[in-house]
Amino acid sequence: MTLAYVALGSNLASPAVQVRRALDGIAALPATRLVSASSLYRTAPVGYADQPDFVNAVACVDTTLSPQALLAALLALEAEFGRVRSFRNAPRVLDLDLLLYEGTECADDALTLPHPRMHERAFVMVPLSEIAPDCVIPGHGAAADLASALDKGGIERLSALS
Ligand SMILES: Nc1ncnc2c1ncn2[C@@H]1O[C@H](COP(=O)(O)OP(=O)(O)OP(=O)(O)O)[C@@H](O)[C@H]1O
Ligand SMILES: Nc1nc2c(c(=O)[nH]1)N=C(CO)CN2
Repeated sequence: MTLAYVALGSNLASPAVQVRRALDGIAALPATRLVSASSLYRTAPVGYADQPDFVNAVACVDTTLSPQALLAALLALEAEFGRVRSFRNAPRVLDLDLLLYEGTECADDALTLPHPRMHERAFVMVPLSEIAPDCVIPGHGAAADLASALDKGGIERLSALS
């Protein structure tokens, strides 16, 4: 079994509901156990500002799926939720990014690990450091150290999941 971390984001169609349902979907993936999930956070949009606030969270899973199979399962879950791809950073019902897959670094267009932009995104690093403060992002450092150095304006913790 391998630990992996998944970022969840939504800013359409009741985002908090979408993120909670997506966590149920991740828990139901084959050969995969949901180990923990962060609180939900309301976050101001980054990159393309003229869109609704997001709800973001991070989940930790234990899986025997390969990194490629896990990403394929996550992309299938996005499609089930009605994700339509339009332009980069566009509003979305559900975005699932594979952040880290323990022991794996790769740089294909189809799958780059660690996720190349995760360390600079407070909407990822704040929930990740809540559930895994000591987790190291290869080439960048520990989640808690990275999160503490980022601007956390526009990020509000909504609720713990349990
Ligand atoms: N670690 C990864 N996690 C998720 N997708 C990845 C990863 N590495 C590469 N990709 C590829 O990126 C493609 C586009 O992903 P997506 O549409 O979610 O990007 P985005 O959410 O708009 O932007 P960003 O990647 O900056 O979050 C996916 O089809 C996938 O094949
Ligand atoms: N707050 C916030 N901003 C974003 C997000 C996101 O999940 N949350 N996702 C993006 C593309 O992946 C671009 N901008």
